[in-house]
Amino acid sequence: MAAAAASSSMAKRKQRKAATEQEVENHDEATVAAEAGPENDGHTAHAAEEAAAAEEGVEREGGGEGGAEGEEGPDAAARGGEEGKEEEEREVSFDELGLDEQLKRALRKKGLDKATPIQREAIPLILEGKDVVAKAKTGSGKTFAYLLPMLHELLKLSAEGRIRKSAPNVFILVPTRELCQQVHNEASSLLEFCTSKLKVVQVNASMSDKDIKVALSGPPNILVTTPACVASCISKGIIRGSSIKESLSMMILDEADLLLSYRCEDDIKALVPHIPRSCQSILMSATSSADIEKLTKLLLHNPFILTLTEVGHAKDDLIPKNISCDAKDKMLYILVLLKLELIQKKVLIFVNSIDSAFKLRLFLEKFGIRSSVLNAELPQNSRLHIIQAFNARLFDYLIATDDNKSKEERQANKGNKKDSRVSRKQLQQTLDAEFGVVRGIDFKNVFTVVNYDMPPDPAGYVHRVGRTGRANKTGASISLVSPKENGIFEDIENMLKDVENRDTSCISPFPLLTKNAVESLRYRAQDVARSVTTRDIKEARRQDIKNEILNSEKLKAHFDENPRDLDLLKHDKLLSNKEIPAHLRDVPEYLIDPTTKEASNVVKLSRAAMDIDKPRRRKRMGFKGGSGRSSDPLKTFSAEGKSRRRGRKERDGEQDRRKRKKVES
Ligand SMILES: Nc1ncnc2c1ncn2[C@@H]1O[C@H](COP(=O)(O)OP(=O)(O)OP(=O)(O)O)[C@@H](O)[C@H]1O
Repeated sequence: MAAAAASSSMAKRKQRKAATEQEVENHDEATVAAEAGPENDGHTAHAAEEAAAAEEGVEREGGGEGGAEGEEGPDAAARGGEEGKEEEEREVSFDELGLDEQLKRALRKKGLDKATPIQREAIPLILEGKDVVAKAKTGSGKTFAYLLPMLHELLKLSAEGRIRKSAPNVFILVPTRELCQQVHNEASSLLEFCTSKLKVVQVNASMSDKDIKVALSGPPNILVTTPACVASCISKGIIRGSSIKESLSMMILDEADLLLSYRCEDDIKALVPHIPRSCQSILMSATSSADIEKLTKLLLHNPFILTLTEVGHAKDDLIPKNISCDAKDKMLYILVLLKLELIQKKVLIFVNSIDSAFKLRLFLEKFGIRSSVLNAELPQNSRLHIIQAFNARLFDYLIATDDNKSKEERQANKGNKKDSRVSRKQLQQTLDAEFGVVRGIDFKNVFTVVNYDMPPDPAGYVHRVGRTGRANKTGASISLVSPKENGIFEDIENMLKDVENRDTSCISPFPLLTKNAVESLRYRAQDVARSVTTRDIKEARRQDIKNEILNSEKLKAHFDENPRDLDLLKHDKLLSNKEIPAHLRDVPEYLIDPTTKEASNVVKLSRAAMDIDKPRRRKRMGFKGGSGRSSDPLKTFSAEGKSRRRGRKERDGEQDRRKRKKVES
């Protein structure tokens, strides 16, 4: 059925859109119509459907011709529960989704055969040609949820010789350059067995116009870029608006919840008049926000809204933890966590400024703990390489300064951007807007995310914590909260309470840290912290950029040719050449209290049990392993039933009904 739906979706969509053109006056009305489901004829059924869906952890809204509206009334919900019981373990394979053989081969090569819930739900809808808004948790596999059906459709058009060639057929818009690269890599890897048939390129604002023109010559079938870059290509005539109108069949906005906060609204608006009405639009997002609504209204027609929420409570290891401490003691606390091995490696530590990152790196280094700093100041090649090296487990601790500006701050900046006399520095800041060091980046095998500084808003928290517990992996997050950060901490708690529908706190105190352990290292930590001067920080920061700039070009050329040589350049090199005194490098046994020793042993044992240090190939790729189903963001959604999932039969019936409705109308 999905295969059948797939067979002609892009063409069908064009006919369907043309047919509904008269009914649908404009985007806004279309969206309102889709969301006004309960007022339509299928009110009762729709309500029952929604109740069942809420139980299941999936919400479906709208979708035009029939959308998700069931026709069987409240019975559907009850039956869904019972039938579903038999099918709890039912998983949908990529075979069942009717995808192109060459794509399935690429998936098999990656060790993937089962779709994640968001993929299971979104792929058939996209193959049917619907506009889709898909909201699902970080790390749930959203990228393949849109790449697979999009590539399937293009391969089909290509086989039929129906590809239009005046401009790219698909735009994938993402907020940052890092994401351009990542999505481009993912798409290329899926095209491994059909490289000659489709071409995917990524362009971003760091490239010269000449390079962009070269990349776009052809033109490619799929363009991965940022809204700013595509708007600039149009205004410079590198891509002609009329060609877009002729060729564009699909537009995808990934990490849509971040796009507007990356000052992309005007750029997206500049693109809108060139998008043909027949273009299918997909919006992917990890969080819900007013921005998503705005984009939906701006770009989508009568969209199908798919919301996958996590079902049930997270396993213990995924319950976020916090440590309350004075701001001045944060270095001490992180030292205790790392040095006494109370948290599982690899660790991603978030701080709110580049100086704090280098201060922390220098501080930890004096205790023999090597780390690397990832920040927006570094050249892009270095940033990409740091992420690759960290993913490949070449070092265990990464200190990241994410883009921690709140939306308000960004918008204030945007005001500056409009000033007629823009200084070089402001221009640089404007360019920096495309640097999103970590948001949406698929870090592999990060076990612990530490919020050394709290993020500016709850959405920032969701994106940070979403860097762990990805792709069948378990994970933990720990926030160090100073009294000054209690406000944002409460906001985050309230957000989590809302998500989990709970009255009580969703973040529990980190259990493995004893007062004794903290006090045992207090004096050493204070001494060392005092010895890290502002001058040292400045020098370390300067040195690091210098090294990375030198490395950057070498990196690009070398790693393009030798992608396996990741450890050639070390990003966690010591910043100082002074030897580490023994009393700081090794914590004397007598200082560690028995409880802490035990806790540390538990962490080590669980590490050994998980076989982390000897990764098998499949594990290293991050596709298998991890703990149980409930801790896995790729599996913890039940799109088809909390008690048990509804039978496939019923869903097939539902799709048939939708198709029938379409035919009837
Ligand atoms: N069907 C699958 N089975 C197992 N792993 C998968 C599957 N699909 C994708 N993955 C892996 O899951 C990881 C997370 O996927 P992806 O980056 O698409 O998540 P996401 O939902 O976009 O997260 P974010 O919102 O943080 O960007 C990736 O490493 C990806 O390779």
